[in-house]
Amino acid sequence: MLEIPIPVIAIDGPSASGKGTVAARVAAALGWHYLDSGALYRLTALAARGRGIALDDEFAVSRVAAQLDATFLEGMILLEGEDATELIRDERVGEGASQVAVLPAVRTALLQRQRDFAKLPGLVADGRDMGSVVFPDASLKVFLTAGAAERASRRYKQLIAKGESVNIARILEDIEQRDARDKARTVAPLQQLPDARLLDTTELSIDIAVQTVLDWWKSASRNAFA
Ligand SMILES: Nc1ncnc2c1ncn2[C@@H]1O[C@H](COP(=O)(O)OP(=O)(O)O)[C@@H](O)[C@H]1O
Ligand SMILES: Nc1ccn([C@H]2C[C@H](O)[C@@H](COP(=O)(O)OP(=O)(O)O)O2)c(=O)n1
Repeated sequence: MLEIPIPVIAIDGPSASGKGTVAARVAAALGWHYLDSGALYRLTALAARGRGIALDDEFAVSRVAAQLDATFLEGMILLEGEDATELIRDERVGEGASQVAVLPAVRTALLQRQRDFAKLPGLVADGRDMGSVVFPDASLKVFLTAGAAERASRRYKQLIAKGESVNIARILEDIEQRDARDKARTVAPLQQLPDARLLDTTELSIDIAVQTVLDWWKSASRNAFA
């Protein structure tokens, strides 16, 4: 039987660069599915902590990842049937996600689950290794970034809007620490691939960033089917 290829747009980049915002909007504009791969690492960290498992216990955390009872519903994320949408955005959960993400067995346990999101008419996926490991044949790969100070300021505004009391210097420190860990790990490190297009949003609005990805997709698909 002839298999219809499923188009994938892979958007990778560092913390608070705007990947999730841009990826979700691009998916909505195209009418495609959306994968927030970081949410799976966040849910794994949250579930492991909830069971009192140390985040560097590779065997135990990978079992949690393999058995993760997570549901993605129209912008809502459930963990074991409970709404975890807001909880997983906590900065401590992000830090925990970055810790479990260095464990190769955890990454392997989550691999197929991420690939299962690829369904017609297409998928926009954001994370750190979408273009390198999870969807190496993606039709379009984007490395979306912004300067660390701008990213800290975006995260600061996001957390303040949620009513959290936060310190911008601390956020910048956390972002730099997370960047360093995500780039230095041996398995699936954060990197700009040679075949990924660079989108530096430091001085771009969200609308322009979204439009740029849509324009790149238009020309990539035109070339692919020409
Ligand atoms: N180009 C941009 N200009 C200004 N703010 C942005 C831009 N892109 C994203 N943001 C804001 O930055 C914050 C972090 O974006 P988010 O999508 O959560 O980043 P990531 O998924 O990379 O961690 C959000 O509040 C978002 O609205
Ligand atoms: N594909 C992915 C997605 C996230 N991770 C890890 C690394 C990140 O620090 C954490 C959290 O990712 P997430 O994208 O939710 O975090 P940010 O919103 O970018 O701060 O998970 C990963 O290793 N691989």
